[in-house]
Parts: sequence; structure tokens; C-alpha cells
Amino acid sequence: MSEILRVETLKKSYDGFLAVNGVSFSVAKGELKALIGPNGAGKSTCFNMLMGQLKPTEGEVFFEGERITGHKPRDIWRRGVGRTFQITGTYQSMTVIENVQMALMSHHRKIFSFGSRAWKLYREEAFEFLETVSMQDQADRPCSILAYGDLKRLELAIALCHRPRLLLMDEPTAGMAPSARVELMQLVADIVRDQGVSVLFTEHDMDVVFAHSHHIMVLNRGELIADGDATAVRNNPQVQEVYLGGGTLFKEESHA
Ligand SMILES: Nc1ncnc2c1ncn2[C@@H]1O[C@H](COP(=O)(O)OP(=O)(O)OP(=O)(O)O)[C@@H](O)[C@H]1O
Repeated sequence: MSEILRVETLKKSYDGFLAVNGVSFSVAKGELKALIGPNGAGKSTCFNMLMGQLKPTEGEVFFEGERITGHKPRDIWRRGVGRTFQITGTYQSMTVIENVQMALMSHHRKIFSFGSRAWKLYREEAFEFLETVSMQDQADRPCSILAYGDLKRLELAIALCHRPRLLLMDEPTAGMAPSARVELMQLVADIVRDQGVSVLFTEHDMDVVFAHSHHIMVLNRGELIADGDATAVRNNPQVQEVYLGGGTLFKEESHA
């Protein structure tokens, strides 16, 4: 698998405090990769540098071989890097399909107008995106009455409208019930497999991480202490020390 993202010795200092300290890694095409670590490890800082919200103090970021270090978020997004956030950003007063149509209008660079004709635009295409996340039956429901897990699936459909080749997901399952979390990540794993999209995600739920990731990176105090498959990471003494004070291993999980 060739790489889609490469990060070289990335650093971020907040007034002299190194929140991210010389992190290097790559994400392959079609890979589902997790970035985990305890609170304050530097995961969000790292993500924000990849998406252009934060300028690195040092280091470089390359997407599809091109340097994107310090580029504006909109430029990085236009190149094909999508993002989902911890808090969903759907328009509550609109229906499910209208939210997807809005994203498609933005993707096709159409000026949005609230006229009745606007809602005929991209309806069929929007429906296909809803099918991808199994929400076609909820197309005409207002977002305000959706269950939280459905909002997360809708947010995923919206992110896919821009046809990202790399999707960054910051704690995609935050706030969800444990069973719904594994379900959502199964959906993401299916999309990775079927569409060849690459996904890098941060997550606190280890069941989700170990069930679905191809590779897992562990960040601790701004430094990458592991980058490998589930078995290698589970058996890494430094990782065990960070998570469990050197105690028992993570629960065994089968790979998706
Ligand atoms: N704007 C800021 N100014 C100063 N320090 C910051 C700033 N943002 C983050 N930090 C510090 O940098 C470190 C890394 O924070 P970051 O939010 O990246 O960690 P995280 O791994 O995403 O944590 P969590 O899992 O709790 O979201 C923390 O010690 C945090 O307090």
C-alpha cells in the first residue's frame, strides 16, 4: 500500500511547553489507523496541525506527496482531506436529506438559496450517500428528532460528500452508547474497505480501537511510543505502562 499522508518530526510548542514533540508517521492508502493516548497526550494538537487549524512549530506534513504544512484548513479540505468533529454540526431545522444536499451544493460550489427549487438539486445523489450510512429510511425526518448515533452517521455521510481521500475523525464515537460505538466504527471500516478511503481517527474506547484499526499509534506526553498492529501495540511494554501501569493486557479482539 502506498502512503497518502506523511508526517515528519512534527512539533508544537505552547509558550515553551512541547505538546507534540517530534512525531513522525504515515498513513497508507485504504488504511484505517487509530491515534490513541491518555488525556493531554497531544492527539487534538496533532490533528489540528494536520488540518491546518494550528501551525506546527517545526516539522512537515505531506498529503499525496505534496507539502501541506501550515496551509489553510480550506485548502487542505479542497485537496481531499475531510474531517468529522467530536460535536456534530448538522442543521437541526432541516431534514436529514437537506443536510446532505447542502453539503453536495458546497462540494459542487453551487450558491445555496432557500427557494423550493434548491431542494430538488442533488436529491438523488444525496439519497445514495444516505444509503452508504443506512439512513435512507430517515431521509425526510428533521435532524432535531434524530437519535445521537444517527446524527453521527449523518455527519459521516456529509463528510463523504466532499469525496475525501483521507478522513480525519476526532473521537467519532464520543457520547455514544458502547454497542452503538462499535457499530459506527464497523460502518467506517466498511466504507474504508468498499471505497478505498483512508481514515485516521482518535478514540478513547479501546474496544472500538482494537476491533477495527489496521494499525494503532500511541502518543504519550507528545511523543509517539508505538506504531503497529493490534498485537504489537497490545504487547508493547511502554504502552502497557502508560495505560495500565504495567498490568494486564488489553482485551483480545478479533480484527474487522
Ligand atoms: N492552546 C493551548 N495552550 C496551551 N496549552 C495547550 C493548548 N492546547 C492544548 N494544550 C496542552 O497541550 C497538551 C496536549 O493537549 P491535546 O488537547 O492535544 O491532548 P489530547 O491528547 O487531545 O487530550 P484529550 O484526550 O484530553 O482530548 C495538554 O497538556 C494541553 O493542556
